[in-house]
Amino acid sequence: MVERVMQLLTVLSWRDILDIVLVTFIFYKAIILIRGTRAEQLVKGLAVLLIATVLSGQLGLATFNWVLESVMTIGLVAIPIVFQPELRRGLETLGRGKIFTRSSYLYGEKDFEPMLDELIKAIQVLVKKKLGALIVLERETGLNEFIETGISIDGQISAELLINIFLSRSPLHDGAAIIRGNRLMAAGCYLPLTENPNLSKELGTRHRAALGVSEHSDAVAIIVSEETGVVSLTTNGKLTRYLDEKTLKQMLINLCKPPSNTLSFWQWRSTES
Ligand SMILES: Nc1ncnc2c1ncn2[C@@H]1O[C@H](COP(=O)(O)OP(=O)(O)OP(=O)(O)O)[C@@H](O)[C@H]1O
Repeated sequence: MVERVMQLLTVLSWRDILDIVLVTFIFYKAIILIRGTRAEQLVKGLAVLLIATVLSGQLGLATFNWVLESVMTIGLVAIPIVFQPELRRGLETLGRGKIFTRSSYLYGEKDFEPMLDELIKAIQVLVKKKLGALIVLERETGLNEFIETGISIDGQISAELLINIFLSRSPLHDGAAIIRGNRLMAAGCYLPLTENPNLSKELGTRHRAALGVSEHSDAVAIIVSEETGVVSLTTNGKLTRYLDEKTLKQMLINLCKPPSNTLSFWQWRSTES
């Protein structure tokens, strides 16, 4: 066995090795991207179909093989339609060069800390009062299509502003509040609901909307459950629940904090013009 491996290594050129490394890297990144999302089920289903097709071909089961091949063809045509959000997210990740890095430059370093402090303060109060809330932080994918579904605010973030929005007598408490940089752009926004079948039945539409927006974009969404006061976060189509203040803060720093001396995208745009 070892001998055969050594033999194989001697006939491999650097091109073959590069080829193998690249394919492994792409598969690894694809697995990371789809893990925990509804695309994971699809890939497992496709793998089963593929194995069954190959086996039926080798065993000479002509009709069964023909049926499987037809199903595979129809399935491959249907995938881009059904999985349009995931494909869009994947291509956007590629376009932003985020295959290698995951930081976001939307927030200027100077704006980020005060915004985060106010946000965390608001969440503490929302949890204590068991006020349901859904707060979305825009990163590099523009969220205008969702901002436009709500009521425009465009105000500086403060804990008081956020808390007031989610008070149950507020007309804006239904739907999501969307933050861009250090500004609250809109509240009462309607977000797409995820169709992830793996989501626990105890989670309702607030959590589904948070997952939905994180599947359609690179945004980060924070949920405060009205029923339990549990704080959760979604990013890249994945939900993390039961967050305490410290963990939530650290996750937001990891996901949104810009490197030192970075101008926010909006500041950068104004220096350009
Ligand atoms: N598509 C949507 N976009 C934004 N917000 C939504 C959307 N659908 C529902 N919501 C919000 O979720 C609220 C309903 O939450 P629901 O109780 O169904 O969800 P949940 O995930 O169980 O949350 P909770 O734990 O707070 O009860 C609505 O009042 C509304 O504010």
